[in-house]
Amino acid sequence: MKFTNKEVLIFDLDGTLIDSVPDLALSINQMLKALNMSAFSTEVIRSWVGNGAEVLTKRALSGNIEINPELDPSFVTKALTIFLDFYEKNVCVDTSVYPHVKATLESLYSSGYRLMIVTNKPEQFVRPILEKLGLNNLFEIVVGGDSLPKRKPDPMQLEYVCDKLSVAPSKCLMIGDSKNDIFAATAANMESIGLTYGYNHGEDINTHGASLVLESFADILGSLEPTTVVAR
Ligand SMILES: O=C(O)COP(=O)(O)O
Ligand SMILES: [Mg+2]
Repeated sequence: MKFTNKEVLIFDLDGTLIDSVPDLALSINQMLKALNMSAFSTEVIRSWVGNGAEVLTKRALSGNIEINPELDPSFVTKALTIFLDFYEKNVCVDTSVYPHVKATLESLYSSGYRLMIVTNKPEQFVRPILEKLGLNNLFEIVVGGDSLPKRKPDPMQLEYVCDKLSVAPSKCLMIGDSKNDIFAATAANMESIGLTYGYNHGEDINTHGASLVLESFADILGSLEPTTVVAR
């Protein structure tokens, strides 16, 4: 299938553009050590990423994707502060850009698409990571998981981008690796692409109602008919 009349491409960050799990896992395990708790493997922590820093912290303290309802809120706050302090130091140590991402984004940008990021990662980390990886200048708006009262799977971040740009959801396309991206897009009346190589809590991205599912980031180029955009 080909998408027509798209002008704005909204990308998820973690698991879509970058593999940030090595640094997230390092920082989570440093936090657990500081709290005298046991570490988890990178693979286990990978399945916990996608709902923002606070949920990730709670999952680590619970030792499970299902959060323990009896976690003490002040302990969570303390742990979250420790995690964010470590992550700030580790933010781009072993984080890498997935294959084909840079060249594909540059090609989409040159074709005239407007590129945005809507992530559940706290906003403070996003621009520094993009800068370090040489992607920062490509993105017009970055919305983080703590930028607004609600985050994906809620559509609020996507609606914010549409409002800010005065563009209808039908002209936008959400591209992500997780059901949170697909559910947010659907709730915002936006079409979506699901990518198979990301995290998605170990679940199959085919089962969440994405308009299209792709295996490689490079395949995005062939899925777009550049009908209304003007090359830069
Ligand atoms: O940090 C997270 O929880 C995941 O962020 P994402 O929305 O970019 O996948
Ligand atoms: Mg993601």
